[in-house]
Amino acid sequence: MLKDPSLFREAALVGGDWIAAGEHGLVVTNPASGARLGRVPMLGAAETQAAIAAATAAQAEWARRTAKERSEILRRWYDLVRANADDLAHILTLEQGKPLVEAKGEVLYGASFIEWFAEEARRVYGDVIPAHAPDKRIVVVKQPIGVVAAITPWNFPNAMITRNAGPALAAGCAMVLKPAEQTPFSAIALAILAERAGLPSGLFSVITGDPPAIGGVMTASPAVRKLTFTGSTATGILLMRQSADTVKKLSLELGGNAPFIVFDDADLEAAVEGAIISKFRNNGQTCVCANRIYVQTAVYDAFAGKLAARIAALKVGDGLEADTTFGPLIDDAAVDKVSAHIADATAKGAQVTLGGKRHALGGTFFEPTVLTGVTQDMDVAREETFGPVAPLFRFDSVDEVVAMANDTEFGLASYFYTRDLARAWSVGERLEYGMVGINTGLISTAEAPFGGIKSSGLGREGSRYGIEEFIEIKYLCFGGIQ
Ligand SMILES: NC(=O)C1=CN([C@@H]2O[C@H](COP(=O)(O)OP(=O)(O)OC[C@H]3O[C@@H](n4cnc5c(N)ncnc54)[C@H](OP(=O)(O)O)[C@@H]3O)[C@@H](O)[C@H]2O)C=CC1
Ligand SMILES: O=C(O)CCCC(=O)O
Repeated sequence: MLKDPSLFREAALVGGDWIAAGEHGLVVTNPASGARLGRVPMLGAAETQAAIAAATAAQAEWARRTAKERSEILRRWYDLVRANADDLAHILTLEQGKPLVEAKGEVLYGASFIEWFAEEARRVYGDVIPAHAPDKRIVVVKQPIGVVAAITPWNFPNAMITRNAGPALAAGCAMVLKPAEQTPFSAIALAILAERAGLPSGLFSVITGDPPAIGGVMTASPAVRKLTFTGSTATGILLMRQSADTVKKLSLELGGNAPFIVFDDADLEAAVEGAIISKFRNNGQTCVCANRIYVQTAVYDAFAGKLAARIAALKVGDGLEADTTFGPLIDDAAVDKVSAHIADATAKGAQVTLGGKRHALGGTFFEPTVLTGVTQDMDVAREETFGPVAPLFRFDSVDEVVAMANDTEFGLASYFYTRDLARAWSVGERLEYGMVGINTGLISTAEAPFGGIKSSGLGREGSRYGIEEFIEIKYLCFGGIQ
């Protein structure tokens, strides 16, 4: 039950107008029960064009406001998100499945990006550069890039929106958002609160419906100057290709294949806790989740035993039930991928030491799984599992494990545990990843730059760098100065 039922709305926001779902809308279901939650409208190219036109008009006025005015409205949005965090978490758990406590954590994490960028809005400083001639002066100003299109995934239905809308709106941009079809109600609730906070009409649209039609207009439109996307590498590449003709600025937050390395001098208890957080957050459905766990031979058996024992004590269930740690997977395709990775690994010699199959609860519930004896020739070594499978690889030397960790097309997050300071520095430098967690399994925070290299994407989100993604640099050259 929501304290404020009006936060659950079966409608999309297009250029300041709410469009109701109607009986032909897209049906959204609860992954824990399969129960129908509601409908959202099936929109396409025409509505996307309308939203972009409204955004273009609203953005010009928004950009003229002072940074302090924009900051104050964002601050109100932040306050409203926090004040309604229980309701937002409830909606999030219903449509995504993650446990309520984790959903509330995401809502507060999401709010922290609005807060951070409300603060950063007032610190978008320019520059004065010593000139190349006595009669010249060089000044650099920073201006909002304009209308931004955003496409976000189902695994973090709140925070992946605020992490982009926060800096975009702070910088003076407008945003047209397409949330994932499985989790539109979290996006819609955020839009309702943004309206209540005083965000100008048309500045922020939420369009639900046909992905290729919406994405096609977003990428083809010359009025959209920036596309930010979080999701699979395949869709990211498609959108990048589609954006080429209009030469858009891009932020792409794509797949990962995170290594998690446990050296034999590590604090083993801490490493087990870090592995649980890193591997099983959101039931393994996070792009920074540990995908490959490399354990040095001397501590391999001890680590494997402790990890399996800790996980076995955690509960699988509906996210709305108290004490649930592992909710359902998002859909049958996710269960199929997890099952296929386990089948491939066991066919090539890995052993299942915990879990390994669908959970007795049925539906898309899956047993948290630990695999031992995993090797580099198995699918889990190359592909993101995006599910609750912890594959344990064995290694002997630093050079060997760094080579194995870097042997992937991806470069998002990586983790390692050691007590040796020199090793911490050198391994941290040698890992080819955008983010490295050293003696921690949780690296995400509004203060730090989140993002990857190689096929994991382009750009950084959060931190003082995050707002730069929504800004153009302009250089003013003054001449004729006596
Ligand atoms: N980096 C990350 O955080 C994420 C990674 N993934 C990875 O991707 C796999 C597949 O998940 P999936 O949800 O299918 O990921 P997708 O990349 O297909 O979906 C992400 C977003 O892109 C949208 N989208 C899909 N196709 C198009 C298109 N042609 N034009 C415009 N938008 C489009 C989706 O819309 P719609 O939902 O309406 O189809 C959704 O909003 C996962 O198993 C996981 O490995 C998934 C989610 C997040
Ligand atoms: O999987 C993702 O893309 C979301 C990452 C969540 C985080 O910020 O840690």
